[in-house]
Amino acid sequence: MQPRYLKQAEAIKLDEELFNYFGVEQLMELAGLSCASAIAEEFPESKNVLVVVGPGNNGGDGLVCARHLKMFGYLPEIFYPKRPAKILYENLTKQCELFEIPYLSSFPAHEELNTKYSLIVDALFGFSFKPPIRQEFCEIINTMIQTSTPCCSIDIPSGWDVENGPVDPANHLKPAMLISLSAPKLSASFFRGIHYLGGRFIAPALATKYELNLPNYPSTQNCVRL
Ligand SMILES: NC(=O)C1=CN([C@@H]2O[C@H](COP(=O)(O)OP(=O)(O)OC[C@H]3O[C@@H](n4cnc5c(N)ncnc54)[C@H](O)[C@@H]3O)[C@@H](O)[C@H]2O)[C@H](O)CC1
Ligand SMILES: [K+]
Repeated sequence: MQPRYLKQAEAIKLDEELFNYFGVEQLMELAGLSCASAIAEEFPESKNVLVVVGPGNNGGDGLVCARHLKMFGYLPEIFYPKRPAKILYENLTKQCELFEIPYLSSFPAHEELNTKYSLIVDALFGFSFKPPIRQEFCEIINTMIQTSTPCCSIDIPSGWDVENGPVDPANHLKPAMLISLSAPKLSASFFRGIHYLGGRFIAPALATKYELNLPNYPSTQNCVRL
């Protein structure tokens, strides 16, 4: 079964509806855990992971993912340049510190990114992103575009328009893997690579209401390859 790809407004509406029933921590924990599980499925040998964390909930998913990757035996490091003063993100940040995950003070240069890391997890921007990318993030995204290290994007390849995909056809992030959460967004139709669905927390009533047409997750797994 192929899931329906959502418009940006539909993804935001589904998210808001979920928050009527669940706390953000609950959903984020399951979302981030499913990302770590999908990465462990596809990149079992890529232990040196750089998790690039943005200022919103996509970044929060990245922090949860980093923590679970560490528990799975990976050696994640985190770059988290813009940290909103919100208890949710402060707690997730402390949890990663407790797990002795290093925080980088500057973004690695091109050469270091190519050689030191075997995988980049892109948790910069998710379904609330509106192009163009603000100046403060341009250099980070450009370095991620240029590196030979494979990238796994959480929910949306960062910098892509949530519905229309790559904004600049000549210069955009081309992740090797995309993990759509809850349901893919329209931009996923422009993605060519390993596509997973994670965030196994959608009640049948919501799946029916939003006509998500979700595939079955295998047995107890929290992610599924599309
Ligand atoms: N329902 C689910 O599946 C869940 C998904 N989750 C994750 O949450 C994100 C969406 O999170 P949200 O906080 O709404 O927004 P973002 O993380 O996408 O980004 C907001 C953040 O980014 C800044 N920003 C926006 N546009 C730009 C720009 N052009 N340049 C620079 N910065 C920009 C904005 O100011 C904010 O600070 C979803 O994708 C999932 O990953 C949840 O974990 C729970 C359930
Ligand atoms: K992302």
